[in-house]
Amino acid sequence: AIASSNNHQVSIWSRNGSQTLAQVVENADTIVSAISMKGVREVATQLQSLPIPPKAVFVTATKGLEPEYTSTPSQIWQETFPSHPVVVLSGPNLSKEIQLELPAATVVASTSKDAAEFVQLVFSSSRFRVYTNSDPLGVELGGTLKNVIAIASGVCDGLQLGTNAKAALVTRGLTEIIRIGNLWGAKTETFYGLSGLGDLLATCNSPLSRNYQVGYQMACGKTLTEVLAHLEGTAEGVNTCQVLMQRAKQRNISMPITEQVYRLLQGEVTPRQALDELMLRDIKPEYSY
Ligand SMILES: NC(=O)c1ccc[n+]([C@@H]2O[C@H](COP(=O)([O-])OP(=O)(O)OC[C@H]3O[C@@H](n4cnc5c(N)ncnc54)[C@H](O)[C@@H]3O)[C@@H](O)[C@H]2O)c1
Ligand SMILES: O=P(O)(O)OC[C@H](O)CO
Repeated sequence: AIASSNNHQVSIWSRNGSQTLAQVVENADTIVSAISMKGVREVATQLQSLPIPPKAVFVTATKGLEPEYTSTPSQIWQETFPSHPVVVLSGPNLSKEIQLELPAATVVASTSKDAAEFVQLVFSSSRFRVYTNSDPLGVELGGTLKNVIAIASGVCDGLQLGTNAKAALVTRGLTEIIRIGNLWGAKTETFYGLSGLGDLLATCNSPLSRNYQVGYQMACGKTLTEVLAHLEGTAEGVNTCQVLMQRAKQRNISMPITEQVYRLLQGEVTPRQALDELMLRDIKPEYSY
């Protein structure tokens, strides 16, 4: 809707729509993917066999990780289309608020400055402020990893643990994100920006977030299966948590909050037990010097 109101001609493809993928991308200068993680590689592969305009820029808004290779969506797009620029679009952008035209800001990140600035112009409006960034991996990981902390925040609110607990959880959650994000190759300062801290704050504090809802409803006594059966859309954090745990274990990275969310989602601990595990960890300095 934002690109349309900026006088761009927009065509939408979905599996259930009447237009084919080939028709939609035929003359596209920008191809935006907002598919959930599980469909990204399949759709990218379908597109690979179609004639794509040589100058088309790919934009990815998916916030997830591929289980097998722990690839990010932009890595899949770049690997599939090596000669095209890829731009990551991510920020505190709860879709229901964007639909209501409430003010919001986001980040478009790419190793190609020209591509990021082009996409910035496509989406900038008086209601949607778009910043460029040159760290696509950091922007993408910020949006993706915060979903695990949003599940934990939902648990925190569901158990009515209070504002102090929530502040501690979100802050230590950011520490975990930065720890693994740095080792992945992302910059620390990116995680303090809109796509990191910004999206963390939005998602950890909003009942509109599906990830937050997973944690909140589990804290109120529902099983993961029961929550997912009635959830509108995808809570990417459920899959991301598994992939993240796998990566953290392989690389010996400490991620205590992620580990407790993982154990909760696996049914190994109750929300109360997960809380006790976190509170009773060995005492330590806030930072390792
Ligand atoms: N909803 C939000 O507020 C929001 C905001 C920013 C980013 N995101 C991210 O965008 C992505 C999508 O979110 P959503 O809320 O639209 O989720 P959703 O579950 O409502 O929609 C996902 C869409 O992907 C399609 N899809 C999945 N697999 C496919 C395949 N193999 N082939 C074709 N289509 C396929 C589904 O049909 C569906 O239309 C997620 O990664 C999410 O984290 C969502
Ligand atoms: O509904 P969620 O939890 O997928 O969150 C949506 C967006 O990531 C918020 O920026």
